[in-house]
Amino acid sequence: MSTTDAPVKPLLIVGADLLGEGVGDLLLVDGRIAATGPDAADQAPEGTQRYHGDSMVALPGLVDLHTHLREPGREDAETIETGSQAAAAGGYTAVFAMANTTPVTDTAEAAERVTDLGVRAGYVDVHPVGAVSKGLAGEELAELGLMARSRSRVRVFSDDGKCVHDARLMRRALEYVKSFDGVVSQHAQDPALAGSTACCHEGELSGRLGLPGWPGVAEESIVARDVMLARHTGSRVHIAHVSTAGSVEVVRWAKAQGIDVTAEVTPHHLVLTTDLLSSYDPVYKVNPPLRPAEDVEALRAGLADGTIDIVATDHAPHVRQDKEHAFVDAAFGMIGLETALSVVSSVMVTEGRMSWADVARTMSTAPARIARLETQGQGLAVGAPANITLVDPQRTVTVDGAQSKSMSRNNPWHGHELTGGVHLTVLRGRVTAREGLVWGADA
Ligand SMILES: NC(=O)N[C@@H](CC(=O)O)C(=O)O
Ligand SMILES: [Zn+2]
Ligand SMILES: [Zn+2]
Repeated sequence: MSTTDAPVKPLLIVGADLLGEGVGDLLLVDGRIAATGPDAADQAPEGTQRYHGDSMVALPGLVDLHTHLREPGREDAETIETGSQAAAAGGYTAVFAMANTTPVTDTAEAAERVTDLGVRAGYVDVHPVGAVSKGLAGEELAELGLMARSRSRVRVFSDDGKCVHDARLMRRALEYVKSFDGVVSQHAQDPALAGSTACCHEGELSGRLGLPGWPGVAEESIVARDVMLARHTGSRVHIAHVSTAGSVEVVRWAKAQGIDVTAEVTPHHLVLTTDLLSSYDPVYKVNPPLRPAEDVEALRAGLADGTIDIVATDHAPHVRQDKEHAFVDAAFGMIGLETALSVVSSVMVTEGRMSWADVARTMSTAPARIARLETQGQGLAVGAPANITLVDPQRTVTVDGAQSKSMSRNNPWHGHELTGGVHLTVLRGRVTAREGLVWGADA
């Protein structure tokens, strides 16, 4: 038995907002939700630890469908241990680790290694995303079936970092994953339209700054193609990090046709705009690129009306040597596990565009459902695994990048004031993080 499964004391969270059920108590026993509501306290066994939840909101543990943990291969930027510490601090109880590691997660053995390292760290459940193509080369399908049947039970496949641009390969991947109810998560970016040297959004500003850009249509054309392939194959496609108004429109249309498509937006694309590039600060270099304010508004509207199903971080740690270059030469990506909930709270909840129940859906139950994660899709139901994120909606924090649990410092939120923060994270009844302090498997 791993230490993660060791018995934990029963925990009673007293007087929290339980979303649909109003204010009540939440009793966690033997790793499960034993009782909820006003009478839960009456059922608390002797020795139960009490935790005050006054003016807090209880969410089901957050699930991140898009994380880069860099292990194996770039343990100088992040490890499964440090990335999952950052995840726990950010309120996550499960993360999906993208396949663009070295070596690539394109075999059952590679997937199981990621799973095992996640269990050893013990902060969150780490689920490997399987590569679509061998070595992310975009030529031959990876061992999709073997990964699906492995101990890791892989259901999400992605060449993220690269687009599966060959339509025939994408079609075959969609057909294949259908047999085990898997999903292909597409990094939608036509390489022919994006080019190899572009580093930002193509527009009036990129021209003025003298930076080579690529246009929104490089994303939108692949989104349009892939929803048609999903219709043709009757399979499920997920669009990673949607960044333009045009992509939102295509997804909205496809859903109206009954096509089985889901989409994600990152916290940074909900807030940051391409104007920030006038500083030439490489912290703002990310793929897909930051877009103009009209796109940001369309993404917020799409998330609020359910066209965009989920928020995913695309946490992409990089060492200083890869980031601190001239803008054109710097690596793409920014970190985001610890700030995601606070960003969504600040721009969507505080602004009245989403409720906390919507946050529970877009950051926990919907991503769990897309990944067919049986353990985390049930919300706060009695009998469900005791994965809980307690949020203080009033807390205002100024982000200090130096405090991050991530090994990397490419944090675009440093110095930002955000309202609403994670207070406590509970994984199967065990506290994994409290106010940014974290506890792993041996705690
Ligand atoms: N988002 C990024 O800018 N970078 C990601 C790759 C990706 O998500 O496409 C990375 O792995 O660094
Ligand atoms: Zn990507
Ligand atoms: Zn990514």
